[in-house]
Amino acid sequence: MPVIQAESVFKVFGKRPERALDPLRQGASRQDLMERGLVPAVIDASFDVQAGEIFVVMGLSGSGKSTLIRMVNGLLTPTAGELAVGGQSVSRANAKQLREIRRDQVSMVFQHFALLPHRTVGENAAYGLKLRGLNRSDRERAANEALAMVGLDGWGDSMPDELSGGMRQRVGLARALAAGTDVLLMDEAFSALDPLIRREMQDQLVELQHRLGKTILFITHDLNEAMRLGDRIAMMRDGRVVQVGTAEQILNNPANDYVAQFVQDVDWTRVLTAASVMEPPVAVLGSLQGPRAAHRLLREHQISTLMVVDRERRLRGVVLEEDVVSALARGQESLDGLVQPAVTVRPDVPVVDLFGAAADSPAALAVVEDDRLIGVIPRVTLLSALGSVGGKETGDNGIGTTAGAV
Ligand SMILES: Nc1ncnc2c1ncn2[C@@H]1O[C@H](COP(=O)(O)OP(=O)(O)OP(=O)(O)O)[C@@H](O)[C@H]1O
Repeated sequence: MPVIQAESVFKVFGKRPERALDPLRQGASRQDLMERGLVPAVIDASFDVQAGEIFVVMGLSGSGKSTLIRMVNGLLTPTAGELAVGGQSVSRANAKQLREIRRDQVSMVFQHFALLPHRTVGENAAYGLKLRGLNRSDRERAANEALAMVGLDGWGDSMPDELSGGMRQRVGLARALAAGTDVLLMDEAFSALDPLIRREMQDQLVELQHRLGKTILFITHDLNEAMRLGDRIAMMRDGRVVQVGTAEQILNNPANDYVAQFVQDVDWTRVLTAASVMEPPVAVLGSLQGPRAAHRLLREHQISTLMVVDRERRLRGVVLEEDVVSALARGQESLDGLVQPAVTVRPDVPVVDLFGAAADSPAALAVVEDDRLIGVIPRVTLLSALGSVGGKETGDNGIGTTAGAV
């Protein structure tokens, strides 16, 4: 069951907002209704957020993102439609039920941290836990654990103004984590941070999400942030959700010209990772096989390079077609001396960082996770993925070279 469910949700501001529903359902635009003094902030939004997913709502200023998230936590009531969190209706909840939902199910992280300036970092992280009926020592323990999770171990007694912007936002995040809810709502949570810190926080959020399995609804106007964080992204325009999909789906199949235009400036090579361009390693050769088996595989799959693995599917290297052919001509029975080092990459390396590796690799890159070969990136695929980038770049990139000897 989805953790957050929105079904045909509308929010219209103005007098007698229901007036707007029929025209909007028949395709009227926000502009049409504004001429009648109504502001349709969210129009017919439907989506599901699954447990453990980072779901990003992305749109320009005024597209309706904040209104949407405020309906999810019950700060605003939809004009029409159904919103549910954890299977419980938010749109039809009474005040008491809403308080319970906010206490037990959803926590919110705001753009401007919302820290209490005269309370310590620890007290800020523990804020809200009193309402849950936790005693002092349990509150302190929960706050300290949450501070440790966000890398602020030992900062509990400091005051907010002793912290940098990035650290303050970590306190905001710690507060939401200390609350222990399964759902985090994050409204432009990193938008006030400078780019380096912002990138760091994005990485940390992804890491925390993997570790804790929270369900996160994240709002941003920054497409690159959306692409980096979102397992799936909902693109909003003028109140409507115009597309929901993974970063790749949105880049590859934009739903309309608006989305296409929006994504045209995205640097694909930073968004796509080795895992997203790799192919299954169809042709792998056990290191105990000989040149004849190698030749058969090469022909069968019409390829020029073979990956060589041992019994545990640990990559030993690559064998090139030309070397196999000359070994056969010499009557050589084993692969001795034919296996060359293969360039290996981790699945999460952005395609842009594969540049340097591609230059050194004979025909394909091997994608390796925990020592196991999980995919292959043929050089041609890589070169076409890299086509849009002008220069050569490398970095701290998780690229390594295996030993060549079998
Ligand atoms: N309380 C309100 N009364 C009237 N109109 C409102 C109200 N709140 C939002 N709006 C309007 O609804 C539309 C959507 O606003 P919303 O704040 O949800 O967009 P947003 O995508 O979050 O933009 P931003 O990033 O600038 O906050 C805008 O046209 C806004 O002016």
